[in-house]
Amino acid sequence: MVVAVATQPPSDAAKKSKTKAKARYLKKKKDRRKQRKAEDKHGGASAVVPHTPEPEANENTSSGSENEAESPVSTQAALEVKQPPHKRRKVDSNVEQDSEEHTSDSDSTAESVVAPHEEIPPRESRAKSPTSTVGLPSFPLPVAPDAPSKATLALQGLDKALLGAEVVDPSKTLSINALDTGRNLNAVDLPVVGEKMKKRLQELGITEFFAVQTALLPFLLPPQRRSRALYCPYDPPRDVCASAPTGSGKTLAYVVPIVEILSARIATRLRALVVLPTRDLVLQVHETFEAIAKGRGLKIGVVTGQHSFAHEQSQLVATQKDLQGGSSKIDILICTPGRLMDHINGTPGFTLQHLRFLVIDEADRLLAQSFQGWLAQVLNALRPPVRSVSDAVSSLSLGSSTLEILHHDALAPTFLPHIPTDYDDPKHSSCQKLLFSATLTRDPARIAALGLRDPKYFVVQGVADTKEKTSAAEAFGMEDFAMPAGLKEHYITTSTSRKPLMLFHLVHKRNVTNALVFTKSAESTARLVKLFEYFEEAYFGSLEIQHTERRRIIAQAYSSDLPPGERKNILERFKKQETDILVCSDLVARGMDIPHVTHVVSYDAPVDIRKYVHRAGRTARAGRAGDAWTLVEEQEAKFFKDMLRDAGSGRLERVARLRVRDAELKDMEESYDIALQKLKEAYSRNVVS
Ligand SMILES: Nc1ncnc2c1ncn2[C@@H]1O[C@H](COP(=O)(O)OP(=O)(O)OP(=O)(O)O)[C@@H](O)[C@H]1O
Repeated sequence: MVVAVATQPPSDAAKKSKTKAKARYLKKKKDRRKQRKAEDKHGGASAVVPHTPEPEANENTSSGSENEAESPVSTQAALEVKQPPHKRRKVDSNVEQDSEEHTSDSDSTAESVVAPHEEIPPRESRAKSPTSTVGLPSFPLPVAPDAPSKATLALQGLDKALLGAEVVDPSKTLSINALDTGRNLNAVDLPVVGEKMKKRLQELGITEFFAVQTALLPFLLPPQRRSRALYCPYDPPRDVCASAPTGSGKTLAYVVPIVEILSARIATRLRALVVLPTRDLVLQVHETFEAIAKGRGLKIGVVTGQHSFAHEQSQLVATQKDLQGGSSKIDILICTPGRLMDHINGTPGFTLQHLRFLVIDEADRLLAQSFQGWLAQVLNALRPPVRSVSDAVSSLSLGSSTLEILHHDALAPTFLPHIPTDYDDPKHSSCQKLLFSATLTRDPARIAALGLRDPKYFVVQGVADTKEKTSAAEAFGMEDFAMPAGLKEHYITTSTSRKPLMLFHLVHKRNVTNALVFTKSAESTARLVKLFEYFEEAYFGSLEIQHTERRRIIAQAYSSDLPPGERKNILERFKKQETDILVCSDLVARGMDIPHVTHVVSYDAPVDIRKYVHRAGRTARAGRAGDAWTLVEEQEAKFFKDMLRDAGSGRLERVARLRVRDAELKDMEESYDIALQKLKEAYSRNVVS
C-alpha cells in the first residue's frame, strides 16, 4: 500500500508546485555557483558561505550526487539538515499537532522533488506524495498478547455448573449425629438420615461421615418431605456429579440416600439403577447395598451375565408380558452396561420408567466406552414414547387396545397419556442422575451427552493438593486429580531384564506384601506369577536363605482370562490373606475395595495418569496409609516423568525415586537366573498358557 502511494503520478497542482520549486532550487544553485566563482576570482576560499535555508537543504537530500560534487562545506550543510527521522516526524504528526501544520509548506516543497520514476527509497526515508494521506497515523506493529495461563485454558468451554462446583475439604468429617447441625429445620422437616439408618451405620462400625458424604447426603436428602418423593414430575431433582479421591467413600454417598428414599415405597418397582464397568464391582456394590438396606424390605438384584439370561429374567420381572408399567421384582438393580442392554431390549415387562435414581459409578470409564451405545438407550428408556395430542385424545374415546394403556395402574406419571388442559405444566422424568469418579471427566461433549438437569458438582480436593495460585475448582478443570492423603508414592528406574528382580527385591527386602501387582495384560500376569514361583523355589532352596526368618511368598494371578468362579475364589483367598500378592491386570484397577492392601506395584508402568490414579488408589483407602510403587523401564522414564509433571499438583515431586544398588540384589541374582531358565523351559514345553 505504501508503495502504491509513492509511485502514484502527482496531480496537476502538485506538478505545478514541483516545477516552481525546482525552478527556485536551480536558480539558487546557479546563484551559489556564481558566488563561488566570484570568490575564487578574489582568492577568497575563506569567504563566508551563505546560510542554506532548511527546505532547500532538505531538497538536497534527494539529489545526493549533486551535493557530492559540491564543496565540502555545502556537503556538510546537507548532512546537517538531512535528519530524516526529525523531518519525517514533523510530517507524520502534523495532523495531530496543529502548530506544526504551518511547517508543512516547506516540507511539501521538499517532498515535491521526488519524481515518480525515481527508485523508491527505504520506508523511513521515503517522501510522501502530496496527494497521499500524510495525516494518517502509521499502523501499530502487531504485538503478541501474553499467553493465557494453563488454568485459564483449562476452564475454557467448561460446563458453567462445573465452574461453580462446591469444593469440599477432604479432611472434613462429621459425626453421623451431627449432620443436621446448622440446618434450619421445621417441626415437619426430616433429618438427613433417620434413626433406623443411623443404627444400621453404627452396627457396621460407621460413626462419622467422610468429606464426600458430608456434602452429598444433605443435598440428596433435603429436609422437605416432598423433595424425597418417589415421583416429582413437576419439580424434578437436580442431577449430581461428584469427584472425590479413591477410597474416600463415594459408594456410601449414594447408597445411603437411595436406601433412605426408597424405603418409603409401597409397591415394588425398579426405582434405582446402578451401572458399573465390571462384574467384580457390581458384586462389591451389591454387598454394600445389602449391608446398608438390611431390614428395610428393599429388593436388590444384579445382572452381570454370570447366570443364564433366562435366570436373570426370572429374577427381574414378575410377568413376562409387555406391560406398559412394567412388572419389576426388584427395587434396586446393579449391573454392567452390556447386560443391561440385553434386558432393555429382550425382557418383556422390564422398564426404566419408574427410576428415581440412575447412578453411573466410575463415570469417566463408562462414558469413554460405548458398550453398544448403552447411555443413549438408557436415556431413551427414561422418556415416554412420543405421542401426538390427537393420539392421546383418541385413546380416551376409543376402546380396545389403546384404552389398556390408560387402565394400567403402574404407569409412571410422566408416562401417563397427556390430556390437554387450560393450564399445561410439562411433566419431567423423576430420575435423578448421579455421577461418580475419582477422575471425573471434564470433557464438555461427554457431559452434554448425559443431558444433565441443572447439575450440581461436588469436588473433594484440598487447596494444598493443587498447584500454587490455582484454586481447587481450577485444579479440577485442569484434571489435577486429588490423591488420598495417606498415600506415599515411589518409582524405581530399571533395565527391562532386571525388572522382575526389582519386584523380588521389593517383596523380600522392603516387605511389599499384601500387595496388588499390576501388569499390562492378562497374559503377562500368568507369566510373572510363574516366574515368581520358580524364583521362590530357587531362593528358598539356597543355603543362605534357609537360615533366615524369611518365608516364602505366595502370589496368584487374577485376570479376565480366568473363569468367573475361579476369580471369585482367588479374590476370597486374597481377602482372607491366604495369599500375599495378587498379580492382576487392570481389571481390578478401578473401584475394588480390599482394606488390607498396603502396597500397590505398577510392574508395567501405567500409560496414562487416570490409570496411575486408580491403580495407586487400591491402597491408602478410608484414611489408611499405603505405598504405591512404579517400576519404570529406562526407555520409559521420560514418558513417565512427563506424565506426572503434566498431571499438575507437583505430582512428579511427590513421587520419590528409589535407587537400588547392585549389592542389594546380589544374593538374589543366582536364584533369578535359575528362575528365568526354568520359565524358558516351561514355555518351550507349553506348560504356561
Ligand atoms: N463413613 C465411613 N466410615 C468408615 N468407613 C467408610 C466410610 N465410608 C466409606 N468407608 C469405607 O471406605 C472404603 C472405601 O470406600 P469406597 O469403596 O466407597 O471408596 P470410593 O471413593 O468409591 O473409591 P474408588 O474411587 O476407589 O472406587 C470402604 O471400605 C468403605 O466401607
